[in-house]
Amino acid sequence: MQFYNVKSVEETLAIIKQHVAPINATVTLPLPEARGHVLAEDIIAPEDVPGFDRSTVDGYAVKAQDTYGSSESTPQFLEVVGEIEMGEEVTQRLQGGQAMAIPTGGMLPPGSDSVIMVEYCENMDGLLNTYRQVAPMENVIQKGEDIRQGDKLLAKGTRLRAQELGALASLGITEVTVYRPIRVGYLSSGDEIVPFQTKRLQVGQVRDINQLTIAALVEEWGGEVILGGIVPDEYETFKWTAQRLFEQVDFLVLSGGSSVGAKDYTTEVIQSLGDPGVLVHGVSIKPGKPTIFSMAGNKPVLGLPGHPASAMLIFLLFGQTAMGRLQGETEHNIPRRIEARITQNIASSPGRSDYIRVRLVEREGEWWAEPVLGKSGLISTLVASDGVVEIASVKEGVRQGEWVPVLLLR
Ligand SMILES: Nc1nc2c(c(=O)[nH]1)N[C@H]1C(S)=C(S)[C@@H](COP(=O)(O)OP(=O)(O)OC[C@H]3O[C@@H](n4cnc5c(N)ncnc54)[C@H](O)[C@@H]3O)O[C@H]1N2
Ligand code: MOO
Repeated sequence: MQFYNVKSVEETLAIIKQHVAPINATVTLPLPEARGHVLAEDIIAPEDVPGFDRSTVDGYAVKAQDTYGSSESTPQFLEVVGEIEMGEEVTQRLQGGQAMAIPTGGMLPPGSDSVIMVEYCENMDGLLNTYRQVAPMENVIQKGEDIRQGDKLLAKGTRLRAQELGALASLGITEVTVYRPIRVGYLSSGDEIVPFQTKRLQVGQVRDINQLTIAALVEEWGGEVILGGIVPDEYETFKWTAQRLFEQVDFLVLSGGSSVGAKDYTTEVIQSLGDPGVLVHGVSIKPGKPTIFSMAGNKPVLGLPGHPASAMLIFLLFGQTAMGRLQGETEHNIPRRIEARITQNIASSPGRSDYIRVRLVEREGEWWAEPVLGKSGLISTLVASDGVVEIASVKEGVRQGEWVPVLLLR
């Protein structure tokens, strides 16, 4: 078999986005368990946050206009008529010429519109000398300034990070409806591959690395992994195992046997899972050329190249995109990348996207990307890397000192 019709990275991403749709099944989770999941509903704020005008400093609640003209040499004088306690409603209305002591976070009394910091005034036996003027709303967070009742706080399709959970907590929302976690099946293939727990290897055997790297990425992105074990290069067993696993999952990932060797059955196995079948076999990317992407019914199937660094990079690029689509996440193209300068010339073929593993080093306040050279079969190259530099398919390489985008591998 040959790689017919090798696709570009962009074409492959477009095919994945076009064919993979959200699973649509939802679950309602208690807020503390919702991190990393994707909202299946819009969140409309049921109330204002904060629910009352709040001081941001320790000081005195005043009417701003009573402080106008205040300075060190010509203070204004206000009557201190009380002290506000934290967490308590204040009903006493502030009249002109009055001030009330207020702690940071305390509720402003009705009638006041600003707070003067303790540093800029002096309480002399109930007479407050103000040495600076304040503007209306100075040192105040207004009711609803953070989140306004009725506003759409979060849209369906948002992945919940720590800050979203915090915002939901501020509204008293205790549970949310999210897409149910997607199930990703993973299966390694190859006669030489043995469980990573194998203590002593026979000559020629290789411990299963990809199972660990891919499963870790799936879990990091909020998916559940279902492991199918390791299958030998034997068509019937491979097919039967893949089919059994396929039935239980939303997304099937296979590693190894994606190339063109005599025993590389992966394409046939994937094709046997259903129509429309293989949509991409071969991507113009280095490493990772023998990548396969297929749809069997509404389920995506990704065939990863066996070489561990290729498998991981390809899963980062294409697996994450497929997972995000299944999870119903709204696409927002904010890649985790920084700009750095490359430490050496790197040649690349136009028409192919190259991913160069790099270590980041800081030199005189600038980030430099130092290539970690090595074959794609070497997992240690990724261990030594902080990120990958993408040399887009239109470029013929990069020159030493050139600024390049580095996708960070966290
Ligand atoms: N004639 C050609 N040969 C190859 C080509 C090509 O275009 N023409 N492409 C090469 C590239 S690039 C890659 S990548 C590999 C991919 O091959 P396969 O996907 O068929 O992978 P395998 O042959 O099964 O394995 C490759 C290599 O990786 C090791 N491996 C596999 N699975 C695991 C695992 N789970 N954990 C650790 N290591 C694994 C395996 O032992 C092999 O050493 O094909 C090139 N050949
Ligand atoms: O391009 Mo393959 O994916 O390295 O070794």
